[in-house]
Amino acid sequence: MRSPTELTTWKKLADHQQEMNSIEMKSLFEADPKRAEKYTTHAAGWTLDYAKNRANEKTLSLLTDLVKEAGLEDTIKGMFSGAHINNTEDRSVLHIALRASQAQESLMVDGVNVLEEVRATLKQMEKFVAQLHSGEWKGHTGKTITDVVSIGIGGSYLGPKVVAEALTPYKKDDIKVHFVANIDGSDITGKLKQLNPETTVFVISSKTFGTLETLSNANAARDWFLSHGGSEASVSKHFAAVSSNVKKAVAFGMAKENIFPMWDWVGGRYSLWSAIGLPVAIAVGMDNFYELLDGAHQMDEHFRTAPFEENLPVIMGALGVWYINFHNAQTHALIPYDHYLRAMPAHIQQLDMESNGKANLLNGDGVETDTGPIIWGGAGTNGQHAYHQLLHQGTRLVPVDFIAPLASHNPIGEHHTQLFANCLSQSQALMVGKTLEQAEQELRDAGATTDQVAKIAPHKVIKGNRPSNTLLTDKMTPATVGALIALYEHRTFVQGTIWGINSFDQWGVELGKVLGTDIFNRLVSDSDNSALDASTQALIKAFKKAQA
Ligand SMILES: O=P(O)(O)OC[C@H]1O[C@](O)(CO)[C@@H](O)[C@@H]1O
Repeated sequence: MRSPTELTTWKKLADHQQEMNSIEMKSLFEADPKRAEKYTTHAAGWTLDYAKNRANEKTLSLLTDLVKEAGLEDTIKGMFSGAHINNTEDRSVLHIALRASQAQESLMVDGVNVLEEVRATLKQMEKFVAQLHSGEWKGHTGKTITDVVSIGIGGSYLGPKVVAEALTPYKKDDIKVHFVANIDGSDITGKLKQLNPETTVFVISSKTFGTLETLSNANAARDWFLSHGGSEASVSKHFAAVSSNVKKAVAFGMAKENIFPMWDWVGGRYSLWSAIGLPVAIAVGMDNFYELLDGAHQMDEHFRTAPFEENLPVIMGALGVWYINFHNAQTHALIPYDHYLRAMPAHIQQLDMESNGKANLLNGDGVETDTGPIIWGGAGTNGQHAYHQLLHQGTRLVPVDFIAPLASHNPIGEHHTQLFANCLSQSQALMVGKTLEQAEQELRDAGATTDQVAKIAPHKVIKGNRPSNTLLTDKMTPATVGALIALYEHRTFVQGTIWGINSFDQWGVELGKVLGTDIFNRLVSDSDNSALDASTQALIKAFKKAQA
């Protein structure tokens, strides 16, 4: 396996970066009146404006060469045909199949038409969702269900939670959906306080049905149910599961027909499109869930078929590599100007950092470049009064994705126009900045003395030339939200392909889990801890002292 630094285009990009160092984005706009038009592309209800990047035609052409040389054409083919591209776990990577089942008849993987399994599961979900909303599903005392609590963590929690929140305007009124993830008892305790055990159904989402946090919370929910009038025999009326471990779910007390399957070809952080998305389907209805899948499928088809020069995930992925590896950008920010999308950066953070936070090439050799950046962000305009200061004047380069709908679900007063104006002004300010001369003039115009001008003006200088993408859509709908998340999934894959890493395993999280069990055992016993490091010993002692 080659290191990305061995690619011919990598070296060309390094040279080209030197040329681009002296060129300001502002001048690229001045030199080419058609720049915005040229650097705008569309797919699946989204428009990407990537004109405000430190890139000219040569940059983009080299980046296209880079993805080609890195073998993206083949890795895309591999993904869509079910090849075992997750090489360390010897698995296919088929979240794309979860959203293809309505548009495509078959996708044969290892001798099985996986789309048939997907369709059967969707039918099972349809039935469950309909029974809950129609009132046909009754709790153990004969009452209809008013609340569903999804218990899971990681990919079995965050994606569905973020999408359910993004689709708030589409939520059904009759059933409230809640999410619990943390092993911190405050999470589930706070939720249970609001609930009536007679009218609550718990959906336990765990691919393995072996995750500590999820099982602890599931057991707490079961204990609460049993101690509030429920019986062992009625557990099946109040608990369902999404898992590939049917045996364990049955042992918990679930009825087989209320266990929704998962497959090893769906990675946790890519699983919201499977039955892991059941809480979303309950919250917004099955029709909207199908639209979500369809939006994602449209983005899949764009990614699979569009020329790289017009391909949103490819352009965004390659530009990301340009900044990470050739401009030393350590982080990448996502700033949605949409209240309902405010938690999206956290989902993309999980998606991208669990996928590309890797230091080994596919063959196990160490990678010689930086890989996945720190993904972060939050809602605009709130962030403008917090971390945007660093974006504009800090010493670090932070490429930003601005994400905004053209129309609001809540068009009151001038709110949406103000919101949109702020979104545009941020990307503009990042690019154009403010020169010393402008700062001085501004101060003089405001009546400052010569001394004041000299003292204050340097602090007002904003260097500018900071890159951003802007993603626009008409409105946040199930389809456009689906397409947006699929766009980021594929962007992550594009970057993983360029670096030559496996974006679909997550071995790094295992050590912490093993040590967590070991330390838990030490906290609840009189074990000899002298072999541990002094810091951990002292911290264990502090905990034990507090419990005594
Ligand atoms: O669905 P499960 O098996 O409970 O796993 C939860 C999460 O834990 C992880 O394995 C990482 O700890 C994620 O990849 C996964 O989404």
